[in-house]
Amino acid sequence: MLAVGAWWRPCAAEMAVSFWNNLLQITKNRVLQQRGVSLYNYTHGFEEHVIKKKLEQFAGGSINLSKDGNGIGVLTVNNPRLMNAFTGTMMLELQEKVTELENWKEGKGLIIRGAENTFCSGSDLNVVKALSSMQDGVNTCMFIRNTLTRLMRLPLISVALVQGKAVGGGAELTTACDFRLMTPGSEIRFVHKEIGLVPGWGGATRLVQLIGSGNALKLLSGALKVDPERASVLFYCTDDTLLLFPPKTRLKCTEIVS
Ligand SMILES: CC[C@H](C(=O)O)C(=O)SCCNC(=O)CCNC(=O)[C@H](O)C(C)(C)COP(=O)(O)OP(=O)(O)OC[C@H]1O[C@@H](n2cnc3c(N)ncnc32)[C@H](O)[C@@H]1OP(=O)(O)O
Repeated sequence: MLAVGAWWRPCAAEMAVSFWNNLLQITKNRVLQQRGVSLYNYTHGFEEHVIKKKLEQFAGGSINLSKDGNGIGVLTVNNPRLMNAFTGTMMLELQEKVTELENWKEGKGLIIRGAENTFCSGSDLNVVKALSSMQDGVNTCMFIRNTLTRLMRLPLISVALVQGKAVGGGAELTTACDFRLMTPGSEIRFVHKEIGLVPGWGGATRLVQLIGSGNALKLLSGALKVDPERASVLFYCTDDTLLLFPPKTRLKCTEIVS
């Protein structure tokens, strides 16, 4: 009887984890389907292979993924020379890492952070300039939006750990996570109107879903700086958010920040 019990318990634990993972995936998919979020494909005029070839030409930085034995992944946007701006190859690497996470059966949580105490300053402006034709711009945006939609759909609890600045596409990246956690002195800023762009990474739509159209309009049209205090007023992020995280994710965030 004891032997049967000992055999049964890990099996039940695995079943419970698998049950919760499936439930989370199903719930996320339903919510996303209700919101009408789908991936761009050739029917939208999107030619992924064409834009991938172009993005390959803009090298630099990296996207690093570490996965620990507790099922917590840490995705680091790494290009500190440019305040962690995304080069073309980083956009391609992000897609690869998302594919890896989609296949990570043991995954439970994901922390997204920037290297060297700043979060991310969006697209590398040199890439934006070089790919500024209508077709290239639209294709680049479709490419990164697809990747971020897949990131949102992962059956993992995701947290954007914002240290330093999350600007432009970096601000948009925070909206693709389930939660945002901001350290003192950090800021999120949708600077797009300052440079005459609309948010190209799908961040405006996600922001409306997160904080409502009135608040989203204020942040976007004013390019307002969102510090941790304003973030907590907007329910964009709160101090007690941390309490919602599984203890192992909480521990990992604390380790990174300290
Ligand atoms: C499709 C567009 C996409 C989208 O969201 O849809 C975008 O993301 S467009 C890009 C939007 N981002 C920006 O416009 C941010 C521009 N950068 C800044 O405003 C500042 O650099 C800031 C606030 C991030 C940091 O300011 P700080 O004073 O702390 O640092 P520096 O300005 O001295 O920056 C250091 C170094 O990094 C270069 N840098 C920063 N961000 C970018 C970027 N996005 N692309 C290219 N280069 C960037 C900056 O020019 C400095 O280089 P240096 O050679 O030392 O002068």
